[in-house]
This record gives sequence, C-alpha cells and structure tokens, in this order.
Amino acid sequence: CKTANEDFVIYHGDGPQSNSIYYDKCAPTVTCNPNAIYRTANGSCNNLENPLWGSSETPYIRLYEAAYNDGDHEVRKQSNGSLLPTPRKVQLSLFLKKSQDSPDHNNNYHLSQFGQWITHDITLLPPDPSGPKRCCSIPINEINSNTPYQCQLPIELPMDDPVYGRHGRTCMEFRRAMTAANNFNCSISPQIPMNQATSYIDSSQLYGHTSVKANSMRSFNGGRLLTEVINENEYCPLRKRSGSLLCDGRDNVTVCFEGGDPRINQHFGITSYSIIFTRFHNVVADKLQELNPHWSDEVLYQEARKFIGALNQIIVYRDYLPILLGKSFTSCGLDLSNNITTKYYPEKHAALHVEFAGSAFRVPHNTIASCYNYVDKDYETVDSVKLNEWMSIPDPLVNGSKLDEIVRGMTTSEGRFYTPSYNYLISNFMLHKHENGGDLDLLSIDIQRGRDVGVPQYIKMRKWCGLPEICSFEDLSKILSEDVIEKLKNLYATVDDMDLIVGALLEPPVDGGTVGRTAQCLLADVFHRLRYGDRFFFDMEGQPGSYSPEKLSSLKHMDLPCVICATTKMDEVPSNIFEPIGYSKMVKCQDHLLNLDLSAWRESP
Ligand code: HEM
Ligand SMILES: [Ca+2]
Repeated sequence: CKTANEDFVIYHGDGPQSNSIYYDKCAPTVTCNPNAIYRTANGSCNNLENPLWGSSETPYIRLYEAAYNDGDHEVRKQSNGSLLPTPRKVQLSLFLKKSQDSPDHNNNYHLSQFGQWITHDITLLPPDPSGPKRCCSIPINEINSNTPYQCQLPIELPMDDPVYGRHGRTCMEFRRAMTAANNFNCSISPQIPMNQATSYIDSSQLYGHTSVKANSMRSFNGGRLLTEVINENEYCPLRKRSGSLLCDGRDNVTVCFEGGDPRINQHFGITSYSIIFTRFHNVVADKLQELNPHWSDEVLYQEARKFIGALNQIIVYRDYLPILLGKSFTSCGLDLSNNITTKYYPEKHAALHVEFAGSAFRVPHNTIASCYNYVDKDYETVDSVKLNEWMSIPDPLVNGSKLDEIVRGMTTSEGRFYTPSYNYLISNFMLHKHENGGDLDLLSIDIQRGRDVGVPQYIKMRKWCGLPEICSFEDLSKILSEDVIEKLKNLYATVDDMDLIVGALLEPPVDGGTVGRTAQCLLADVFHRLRYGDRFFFDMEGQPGSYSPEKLSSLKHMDLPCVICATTKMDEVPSNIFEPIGYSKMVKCQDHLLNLDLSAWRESP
C-alpha cells in the first residue's frame, strides 16, 4: 500500500457541486473555542475551518451525481426509459431462495451487533413521519407528482408473491427520507437527506446527537448518566410511552428505554449494547471520581464520555474493520497496526455519503441472525427467540438475568454467515405484528431507500472505486455465476441499471473480509474520513485535548470483553470478542478487568 495516512484509497476530492450548497447558503453561523478540550455534543467545532462538518443535522454528501429521473427527486428509470424492477421482485428473483441462515464459524453475534452499534453512532436517516399515516392507503396506480412526497415510493408487491400474495397484499409501507429542502428549510437540489447523527465516532448514540438530548441523558451528579434501577440492576432510563419511536404500536410493551439515539428499542441486541455502555460510562465516571474526588460533575462526565468515545474508536479500527474489510486492506491506514498514529487532515470532510448510508453499509444486514439465544451461566441455552417477533419489545431484558443471558448468547453463538441474502424472517416478517405496518422486507426497503436518496447505480460506483469496468452483463461473469447473471438480465434492461446494494451484496467477499470489493471501497472511504478528518480522534497529537502517552497506553489495554465483564455477570469472555466460544481463548473476567486501570487519570487537586 501507499503511505498510510496520505494516499490511502480513494479520496476523490469534493464530489458534486451540490455538496457545498448547505454550507454556502443555509448553515447557521457558529463560533468555536479553538482551545476546547472536549467534543461538542452535536459535533460542531471539530473542524475549525468548517465548524459544521460532521455535526448532526447536516446533509449527507454525495460521492457521485445523484441518480434521479428529473435531476431532483423522482426515482430513476432504466436506461431504456422503463420503470425499474420493483424491489420485492428483485428480492424474490435473486435473494429470497437463499435466505436460510448458515453458521459463521469465525464470528459470533457481536460482529453484526457492534456494526449496528456504530451505525447508530454515525448515521441517522429517518423516514419522514409527517403526511398521511399510511402510504399504502393510497392506491399505487394513483400515485403521481401530486402525491405527498413521503408517500411517493410505497413498495409494490407482486400478486403471486409467495409470502404476501396469500393474503392479497399488494403494497408494503415505505416513507421517503426527510430531506434538507422538504424538512430543514434549505433548498438543495437534487434532494439530499440530512444526517441527524454526528458523523464522528464519538458515541453520540449513547450520549445524544444534540446538546438538548445530551443534557436530558445526564444525572448531573458525579458525571453519571441517568439510569433506572430495576431489580437492583441499572438500565437505561425509561421513556414515556407517548411520542416514543419504536415502542409505540405494541400493546404488550411496558418497558421502553430512552437512549441517545431513538433506535435503542429496536431489538435485544442494540438495546443490550446501549445498556452495557450506559453502565460502563457510570463505572468509568465512578472510578474517575474515586481517583479525583475534587473533579466536578462536568469534568467527570466529559472525561468519562471522552474515554468511552476513544474506546469505541479503538474497537472500530483495531478489532472491527479488519474483520469487515480484510486485514491486508485495513493495514494501509485503517487499523491500529504498525503503531500508526493519526495525523489530522482538516480538508477531509468527515461526513457520511448517501452511497454509504443508503446502500453500502447496509450490506452487513446479511449477517443478522434469525434467532437470539438466551444462554445461562452453565452455558445451557435456556431459550431461543425469533428476532422479528421481539422487535420493539425490550421488556424481557429487565427480568432477572435475562440481559446477561442474551449477551452470553451473543458471545457463544455462531453468527450468520455473510451470504448474498438477508435472513428469511427480516426478508418477510420484520416488525411482525407491529401496528405501524408490520411484516416488512428489510432488503426491499434497502433497495428502495437507495433509489429514494438517489444513490447511483452499481456500475458507476464500482468504476468510481477504480475496479475493473463492467460494460455488459457478460463482463459480470468474472465475479458472478451464470445463473445470477441470467436473473439480472431478466430484471434490469441493461447492466448499467443495477442497484448499488444489489451488486454490492452479490459480489464475492474480499480475502479475509466479509463484504465485496465495491462495499469495501465505499466503507473504507467513510472510515477514512471519520479518522483523518476527526480532530478529536483518540490518538491525534498536538490538539488541545490530546491524550498523554500514558493514557493512550491504558486505553489500548481496553476492549469490548472488558466492557462486558464490567457490566454483566459473565465471568469469562473470549479474548477475541468476535469469535464464538470454542474458537477463542477464554479469559476470566476478574483477570481481564485488571486492564481497566485509570490511574493515569489521577490528578492532584
Ligand atoms: C438485528 C439487527 C438489525 C436490524 C433489525 C436492522 C434494521 C434496520 C432498519 C429497519 C433500518 C431502516 C431502514 C430504512 O428505513 O431505510 C436500518 C438501517 C440501517 N442499517 Fe440496520 N439493522 C440491523 C443491523 C445492522 C447492521 C449489523 C448494520 C451494519 C453493520 C446495519 C446498518 C444499517 C445502516 C447503515 C442503515 C441506514 C441507517 C440510517 O442512516 O438511518 N444495520 N436497519
Ligand atoms: Ca456520532
């Protein structure tokens, strides 16, 4: 590879002109304190020359011109002018038959779960909740340019759909994303969604993506986050049912958590992570207070928050990305090997692009397993539940040792092997029985989301990545089987029309990684920005808040097993947290927790 920090991958300059409109025309003026040692809650003032870069509620960028029929928002057509195949048709033809789970002997559930945890740190692209309550109440053949924007792209279901056809269902709910022009008073054309999360890996999914939210999560006592103690255990605070996202609409839900990110209650895995990281923040704050009784609540909170943010960056770059993208690839500046320290490149815009959030980083949806296992302290599987039946129902997690059992289950069980398909349950019955439009197909939604936000076609992004050009279906034979190519020919008018997520999912995984080359390139581009464009990156030198070498060295002894040991009743963990038990050396929690040594943080009063 080239030099680690500089020419690594793909950074192709600024992308289309529309990327700068928000900053030229709509951005509020922000005054920054260049000497601040902590991140702001919303990510502003990280980049002092462009203070809103990477902050929450700024537009996604585009790597490539938007793919819209009218250049502004209408879903693109095929090159011969015909409509694109409906997302469900693509799912049925190419993917659904292969949707059974097969076990991944190398990776347990944490690989997928940590990925989603980081997703919620860096991107939040919600559908527009305003307008008609149900888009499917509008007959699909009556949809035209006067239809409310949110409802212009419901997913049409074929009459002979093997799952939905039986019930005569012909429409699946889909709401278009909120955009800068429609929802945030900034007329950017082509339409562009706003990222409501801070792009930086700063654990904003735990703390909140804005200062108002962040304050509402704090106890203002000893630097701690608010918690709810239930049966003597600490959980995230409980949320009032009214107005909450995801717990509403299910009658049997009594527990509903409040989190820095609104998706906290989506399913057991993400809820568990939110709870254990909340607990861990409080463990760290308590330890810091013990060492520094003279520190104020504010200092304790900020130091604990900075520690958790740094730890998550370490887990992403040291542990997670090498498995996702392949070690030999990440060793060129995207991991922590070779003692590379991070140099700051203020010209790098640490924003996410629609190509990433709308398509490429959804490829790991193919690692979501159908069932979650409760495993007790004797390693007996006491229950196994279907993910889709328990979405938005976090209730069981507060009972007895259920949270410990779920985390133990995620640790011991083999994950879902990354195949070009999502599991059968989320391909047909996501949010099963949920009042607000249950029985969804996540893959159809992902395909439609890509079209909604104007993600360019697969072939264009592949070329952007510098991969060998594909000019015809036949050229695909270097990467795909004849059978798949035949199906693609039946779906799309030409090879140029393929959706990015479809191509990215079908590509064979790269050596030592779990995604194909196009996804690898697009993910690398973002994780590169989020490292070299983050002035507060944990090992950045020469900044007002830079960590001392002693603190850095203590931090590098930390890992996800340590977090799990400190916050659950598990008494042993695999030394490589992403490996299923039986493949990785087990370490005793009482030994492993010795790594949680904060003495470098001791300061004299
Ligand atoms: C059980 C696990 C998961 C479930 C049930 C789930 C479900 C969902 C749903 C319902 C959406 C919204 C789709 C839309 O309306 O456009 C979404 C978005 C997304 N998911 Fe997942 N997901 C899971 C795990 C993951 C994982 C493992 C990753 C990546 C490593 C991931 C990456 C994403 C991304 C990047 C988005 C777009 C988010 C945004 O910008 O708002 N998800 N997921
Ligand atoms: Ca963030």
